[in-house]
Amino acid sequence: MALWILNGKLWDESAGSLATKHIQVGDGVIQAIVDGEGGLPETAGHDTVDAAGKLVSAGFIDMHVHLREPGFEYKEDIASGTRSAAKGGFTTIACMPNTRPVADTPDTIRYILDKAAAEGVVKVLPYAAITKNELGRELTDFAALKEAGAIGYTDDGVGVQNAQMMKDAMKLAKSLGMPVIAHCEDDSLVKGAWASEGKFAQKHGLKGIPNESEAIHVGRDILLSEATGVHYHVCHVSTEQSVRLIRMAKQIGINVTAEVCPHHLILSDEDIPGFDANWKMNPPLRTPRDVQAVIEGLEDGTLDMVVTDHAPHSAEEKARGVDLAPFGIVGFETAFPLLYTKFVRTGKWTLGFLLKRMTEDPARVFGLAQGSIAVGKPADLTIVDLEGEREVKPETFLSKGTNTPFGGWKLYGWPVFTVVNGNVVWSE
Ligand SMILES: NC(=O)N[C@@H](CC(=O)O)C(=O)O
Ligand SMILES: [Zn+2]
Ligand SMILES: [Zn+2]
Repeated sequence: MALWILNGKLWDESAGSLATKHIQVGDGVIQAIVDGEGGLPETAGHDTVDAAGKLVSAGFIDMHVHLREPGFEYKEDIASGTRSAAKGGFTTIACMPNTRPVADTPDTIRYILDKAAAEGVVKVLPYAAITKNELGRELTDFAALKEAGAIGYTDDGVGVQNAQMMKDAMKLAKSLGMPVIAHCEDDSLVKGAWASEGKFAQKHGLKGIPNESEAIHVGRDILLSEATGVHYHVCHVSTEQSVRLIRMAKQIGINVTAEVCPHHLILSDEDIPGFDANWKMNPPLRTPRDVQAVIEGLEDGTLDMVVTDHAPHSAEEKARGVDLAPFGIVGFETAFPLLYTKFVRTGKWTLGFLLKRMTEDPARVFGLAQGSIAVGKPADLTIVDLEGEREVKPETFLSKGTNTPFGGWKLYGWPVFTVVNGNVVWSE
């Protein structure tokens, strides 16, 4: 039996507008795409869903998320995290290895993949750690981790402090045809601060996190990527300086790609209302000038994709006060509505541009088969209501985490129906 998604609006890049189509999915793939002008197709004997008036997109792809399993199931687990992703319209997510234990052995990678197959509802691609326990002292077994199913190496949560360690990692990754994904942060430039060096820190007499703590690693790693030829991918870019370095590196053909988070595109340090840990994340919210630079970076392709860096923490942890609370905010269930409302409804971006940065571009960069709507492609689809305005209510999230600065925001562009491999995994 197939599933027909009828009357949906698909983005037509050549026309630069939406066009009504009917889509048939079955056996895990897209089987037919029929023009909406010619009336309804024959659907007898098949399931149907009416997507009239709604957007149908390839399922969103999020290459930077924290599912917290194994070890931190009180923050999130694979069952809750993948449901939260599905509700946000994401059908493929790549999870970070800063779990307990850290995903630094083939056993842990296999554990994550097995759990995702048994309890997850979207596609889960695990990253493995660069160094054992993410301590920066000893490389993990890259070949064995690849064999177990890891899709790249990263010590996300911390920067790799030692340049020789990073270079060795890149050489090894290159020899295996695998990417290195970097959380860029030089510890010698960050000491006990949680806000960036900007007006908020000044106003409150706080020590700030300087932009260079990120950009120094970006610059260093670009040079190491040039030296080793590895595919180097920069996590959660937040500063003007990093954008500038990545733009230069791309211009001379260095194999670098990068991602940016919705919160760094929408919020600056000047929006922080006070000492509230829901505004504490790493990298921190930067200055309005940095926000402008990452927007321009995404627009000109210096930054390849949007990721959420979905980072759930418990309410108890976030209530400890800003100094003691962990860094991170949840992202799945607000990402698309935020970007759609802020950039597409305002006319700054086309809908096609935003969709590309959340589907085709991550698929291109990481060599994934999904990410576009075409016959024969995996049937990973998202239906989105572009018209109804709703308020962000963290207490209704499917994530265990409610740690978001966006509670109470009124947004458009809510995903209402999500399909993975032709199976409905979330529906309102
Ligand atoms: N982004 C965050 O603020 N936190 C992440 C770690 C990370 O992405 O660096 C987390 O694991 O909580
Ligand atoms: Zn990080
Ligand atoms: Zn992260």
